[in-house]
Amino acid sequence: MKIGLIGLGKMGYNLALNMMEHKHQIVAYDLDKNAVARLQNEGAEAAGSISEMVQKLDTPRIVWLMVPHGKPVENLIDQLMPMLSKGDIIIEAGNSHYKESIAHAERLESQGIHFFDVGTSGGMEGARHGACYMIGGDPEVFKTIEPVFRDTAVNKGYVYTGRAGSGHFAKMVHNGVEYGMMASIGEGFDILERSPFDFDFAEIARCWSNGSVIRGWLMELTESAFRADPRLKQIKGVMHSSGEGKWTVDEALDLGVPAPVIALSLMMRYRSEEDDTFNGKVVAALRNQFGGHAVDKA
Ligand SMILES: NC(=O)C1=CN([C@@H]2O[C@H](COP(=O)(O)OP(=O)(O)OC[C@H]3O[C@@H](n4cnc5c(N)ncnc54)[C@H](O)[C@@H]3O)[C@@H](O)[C@H]2O)C=CC1
Ligand SMILES: O=C(CO)[C@H](O)[C@H](O)COP(=O)(O)O
Repeated sequence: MKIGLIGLGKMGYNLALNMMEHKHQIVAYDLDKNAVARLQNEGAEAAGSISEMVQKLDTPRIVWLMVPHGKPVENLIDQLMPMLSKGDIIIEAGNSHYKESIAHAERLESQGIHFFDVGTSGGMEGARHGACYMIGGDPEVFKTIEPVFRDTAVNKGYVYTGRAGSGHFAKMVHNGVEYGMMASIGEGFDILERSPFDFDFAEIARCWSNGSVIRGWLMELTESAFRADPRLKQIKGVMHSSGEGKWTVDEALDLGVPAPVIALSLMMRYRSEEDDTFNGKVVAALRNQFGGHAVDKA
């Protein structure tokens, strides 16, 4: 298949290599000209603008977006709409909010353009060597684009999830689970770190990756991180977030679903971004007020 790929960053670049390795043709566009040139060197056709990219595609044209969610996706769809025709396809494979994807699908469908919201998992390595996809959109049209997912996914790592929005909903929940699992791994190693024993964390993670109940890719990545920096002395424990964890918690609240693990892991990310907290000052001041308990001076 011939695919117009917009967004050649950490994910888009690796997906492009994966797609080309499976004989799909890529017409590449990015705001960053160096990113386009880099992929051109790997065999992609370069486009200097979105309209040039669209002109280079076959009908029905397939455009794959791999850019940050929110305004970049919205602006690109605004730009693409007048350039595309009935029967053309836009695949949004980044982490858009599912409600925005439903709105994009409805707007594009009014012009006969098909929209697929695709949650992509597996990070950069998955993008390069075998990703995992959750795909929402028209079931009949999906069959026409299924080969690119089959070819670039790992084993059976793709699923058609249903109508527009369902792919990004599934990916949102996936990321919520990811928050909880990583928080738990972090807490476990924190307890080991403060224990009276001198554990080799890389070795513990290696052991837990082999046959244990908690084995898995995150544990393998844990080992890899400890091999590179045995006590993680080179990085701070600041855990940024991109939004999907908050969306999962918002959704759980709206649906009345108790999801304390994911919610607390999100709160811990926010807490990690603060050196000191006003909350902590208030509690310390109150303890001091009622019980004369000592406070640490600022
Ligand atoms: N990094 C990861 O592990 C994963 C990221 N994602 C999602 O995939 C999407 C892309 O993520 P990354 O590749 O990590 O981001 P990135 O920041 O590495 O790459 C984004 C690329 O999009 C380009 N870009 C931005 N706006 C553009 C526009 N209007 N026109 C053309 N190019 C534009 C940038 O120049 C950049 O090269 C995001 O939605 C992200 O949440 C999904 C799964 C995993
Ligand atoms: O989708 C992903 C992995 O599955 C992205 O890496 C995402 O950025 C992770 O979320 P956060 O940045 O909030 O940790």
